Amino acid sequence: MTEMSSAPTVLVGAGNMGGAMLAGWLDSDTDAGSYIIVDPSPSPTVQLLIDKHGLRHEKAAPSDVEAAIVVLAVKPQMMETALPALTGMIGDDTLCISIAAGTTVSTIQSFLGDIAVVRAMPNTPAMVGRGITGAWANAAVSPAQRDAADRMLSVTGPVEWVDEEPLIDAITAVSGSGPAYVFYLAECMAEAGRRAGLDEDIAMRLARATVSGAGELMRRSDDPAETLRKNVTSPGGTTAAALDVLMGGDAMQDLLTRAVAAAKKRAGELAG
Ligand SMILES: NC(=O)C1=CN([C@@H]2O[C@H](COP(=O)(O)OP(=O)(O)OC[C@H]3O[C@@H](n4cnc5c(N)ncnc54)[C@H](O)[C@@H]3O)[C@@H](O)[C@H]2O)C=CC1
Ligand SMILES: O=C(O)[C@@H]1CCC=N1
Repeated sequence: MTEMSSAPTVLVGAGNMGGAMLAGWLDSDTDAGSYIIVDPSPSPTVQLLIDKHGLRHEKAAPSDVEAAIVVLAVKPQMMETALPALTGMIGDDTLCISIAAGTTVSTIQSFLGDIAVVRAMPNTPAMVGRGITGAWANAAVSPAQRDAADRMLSVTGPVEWVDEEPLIDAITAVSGSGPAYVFYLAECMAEAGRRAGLDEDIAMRLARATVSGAGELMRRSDDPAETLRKNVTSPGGTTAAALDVLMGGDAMQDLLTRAVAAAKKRAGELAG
């Protein structure tokens, strides 16, 4: 019979997001021995972390540990394969933190029992320590477990807690998927610049620097986004002319409202 290890944190799924979170934990916590990585094919970045820190890595869930915390970072479509294999690691005091879009507590509990679950939704700026995470805890989560989850999720940026599970789908649609909207904005700005006569490379450098610079200005400023926008907009000037197009008939607001609604609807569909 194998001896039980002391309660570790087990990361199930070490791809883009799992890897970003793992990097943050290792930066903020010197006890690398408390992490176990479960992934048949971790990302190259995670493999480097495994090698550098001497982390325990398993291709499938180990049977010799009862986890203090299991972080689920596999794709929602993989949940029904991944969850049944985890039951051996789950004890009465195990906390499950799931970052999967859509997957509900009810689905997780259907495989793992009446377990304490935090559903969290980070985003890819977590890779550079600039993420934001939405989180919701079910009634089984103790205050100490919620604090532990908050500490773990905070390593990649602030955490916004909500008190209803369905709001995680709205958070997914705004900030989880949101970086893609911003990157697409940069792509569209660059293409518009090209159509306005600029060399393609210059247009992309201008768009990229404008999006990241505006983001950094907003991050450092206490002013609301609206004030920062008005600061750019001279009466009767060029920005006003452009904003007439974007804001006229609520054009851009309507587009984003529909995009966010589509993402939220898809999160509901991923719930199964
Ligand atoms: N990519 C994003 O922007 C965000 C993703 N999420 C959520 O994070 C989760 C992971 O997404 P990504 O990191 O982008 O995906 P990914 O594809 O980069 O990583 C998933 C990892 O899971 C591993 N895996 C597959 N089956 C497994 C199993 N049975 N047991 C253990 N590991 C297994 C894969 O080998 C892979 O390394 C998804 O549920 C997604 O909804 C949440 C917030 C943002
Ligand atoms: O596209 C997705 O489903 C995941 C969840 C949020 C960002 N990416």
